[in-house]
Formats: sequence, C-alpha cells, structure tokens
Amino acid sequence: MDTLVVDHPLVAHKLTALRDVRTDSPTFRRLADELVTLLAYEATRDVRVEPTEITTPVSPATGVRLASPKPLVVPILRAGLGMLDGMVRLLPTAEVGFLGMVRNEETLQASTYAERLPDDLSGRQCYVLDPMLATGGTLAAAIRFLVDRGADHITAVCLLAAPEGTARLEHELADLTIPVRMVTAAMDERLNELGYIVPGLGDAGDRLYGVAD
Ligand SMILES: O=P(O)(O)OC[C@H]1O[C@H](OP(=O)(O)OP(=O)(O)O)[C@H](O)[C@@H]1O
Ligand SMILES: O=c1cc[nH]c(=O)[nH]1
Ligand SMILES: [Mg+2]
Repeated sequence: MDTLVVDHPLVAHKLTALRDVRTDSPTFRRLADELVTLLAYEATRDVRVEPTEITTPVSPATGVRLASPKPLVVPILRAGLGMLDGMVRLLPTAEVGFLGMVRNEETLQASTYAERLPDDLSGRQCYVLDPMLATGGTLAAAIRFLVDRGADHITAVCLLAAPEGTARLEHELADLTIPVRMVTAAMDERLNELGYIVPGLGDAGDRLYGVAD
C-alpha cells in the first residue's frame, strides 16, 4: 500500500481546529468538509482521464476529461458521510456507493450492516472515505469488499491514521495485485487501550452527528 501524509500548512491548520475538544458539531462538519477537499486534490492525482477535443475562443485545443467508467466514491457510514460533499466537490460526475460499517467498541471487530454498491466494479477506480484509520479492521474489510467486486484501483481517504492500522492494512492487503493508496492529513502517535487514536480527535461519528445510542 502506498501511503501519503499530506504536508500542507492549511491541512495542518484545519486539522488542529478539528481535533480541539471545544470545536462544536457544526464547526466540526465544516472543517471536515474543507479538509477533505484539500485531501481530495492529492487523492485524485492519478484519477484516470482521456483526451478530448474542444474549441477555445481562439483555437481548437486538446484537453482531458474524466475517463469512463466513472470513479466510484464510497463513504463508510456513518462518519464517512461527513466527507462525501467535500470529495464530490472535486469529482462531481463520480458515482456514489455506500457501505455501512460499525466497530464493536469492546472487541474492536468491524461488521457490515448496510451495502449499496454496484455488483460489478470491474475496471473502476474507487475512493473510500473514512475519517479514522484506527485498528484498520474497518478499512481492511471495506477494501476487501471492493476488490471482491472487481475494483482495480483503490484510494482510501482518511482524516487521521494510526501506525497500527496502517501496518495492519499493509499486512492484510499484501496479496492484492491492484494499486491501493491511503491519503491522510496526519499519521498520529498510536492507539490507546480503547482502540482510539492518540492524540486523535475522539469519536468522529459522534462529533459529526451527536452521540450514538
Ligand atoms: O480502524 P477501526 O479500528 O476499524 O476504526 C475505525 C472506524 O471506527 C469509526 O466508525 P464507528 O464504528 O465508530 O462507526 P460510526 O462511523 O457510525 O461512528 C470510524 O469512523 C471508522 O469507520
Ligand atoms: O479514534 C478513533 C478510533 C475509531 N473511531 C473513531 O471515531 N475515533
Ligand atoms: Mg463512531
């Protein structure tokens, strides 16, 4: 897996405000949205394009447009939904599929409770959105799911990643022959005993949408 930690002062500035425990939900949602758009610029660096002929006011010209089949953006519910608008702002013609996954907070095992994706992802570039790469169980299962459907290029976009989760992805996805990338705003220090990223930002879903159950 190819990992990119985006090194940019605006990314660091927005991430710092996002981490702050005093940041309220509306501000957290806006910052997450802005941060994703900055990450999306890097995450889509290898999006497939094809040549197209246009005419400028001055002369004919050859440019590019997004190639077919269109990319598929997959937010992982719930927290990944807070990244969707920021991503499709840069990829407005992308299709969107959904994966609902939740981590059991005692066992830290991820399970899937909803799936709405095309049956056949052959030849598709997929962008998986999940703010937190903690133990890596959720993202490893999501990526495996997309590969089993035929995806041939996968980029995960995460606001934060932990070294433990990144190492797990490297290990569990080592057999894949397709390109897999992970783009994040920061590689944090570690996981704590509860499986939370340190220093992290807390529970991303709760901070976006309010406390669950
Ligand atoms: O790397 P992992 O250890 O698997 O943890 C990361 C997952 O945990 C959080 O989701 P959560 O289960 O809290 O669901 P939510 O988005 O509905 O809050 C987060 O949004 C990731 O999907
Ligand atoms: O730190 C963490 C770990 C998992 N899920 C979160 O929302 N935050
Ligand atoms: Mg959560």
